[in-house]
Amino acid sequence: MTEKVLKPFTIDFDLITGYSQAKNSTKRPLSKMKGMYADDVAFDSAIQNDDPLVYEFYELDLPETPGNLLFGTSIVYPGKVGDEYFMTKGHFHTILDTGEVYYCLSGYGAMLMENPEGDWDIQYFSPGKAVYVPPRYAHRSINLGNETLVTFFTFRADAGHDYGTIETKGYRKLVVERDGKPEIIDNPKWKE
Ligand SMILES: O=P(O)(O)OC[C@H]1O[C@](O)(CO)[C@@H](O)[C@@H]1O
Ligand SMILES: [Fe+2]
Repeated sequence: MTEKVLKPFTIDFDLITGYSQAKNSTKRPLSKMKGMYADDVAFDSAIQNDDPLVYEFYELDLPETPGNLLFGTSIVYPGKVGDEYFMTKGHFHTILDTGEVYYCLSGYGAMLMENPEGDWDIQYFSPGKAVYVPPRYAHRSINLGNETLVTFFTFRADAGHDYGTIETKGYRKLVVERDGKPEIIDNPKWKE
């Protein structure tokens, strides 16, 4: 079977909102993140109230081959569940040995990372900063500000997403507001 030859193309992403006029985004309301925030009572009351949109992102339908790159914007809205900042689900790549680059277009936040060996790290996003997620690190974007956090990402197209590990074990650390400032604490729900 011969693979379809891709033609060059151009796509728009707004520098402030992250929105594209050319594509539809994938949206994740809070109800899609059951069990991921530490405070289950605050979670239940928020989804019963208005089930806020926590984040959205653009996925391109390029062939998932090693030579292609997937890219797009990730848009995390400001907000908290209890005292924990709005964040993405986070994932390992199915091909664990895959790195990814995120470039911040607007807003303020962080990328929280951990690898299966137990190392964890946090890097901060502000406009103009590029964060490198090395191979083997699960990654989750967190909005630590009052505005929308917009990043542009790219990674090899065959890498895949492994959500199961994070959904069952959780993250080792979480970021909460203490005295008006972000603080990194151990995740009480984390399972070895
Ligand atoms: O996969 P999550 O944690 O739900 O977050 C989605 C983001 O991660 C990506 O898969 C890139 O790593 C993007 O498609 C999107 O921005
Ligand atoms: Fe990723």
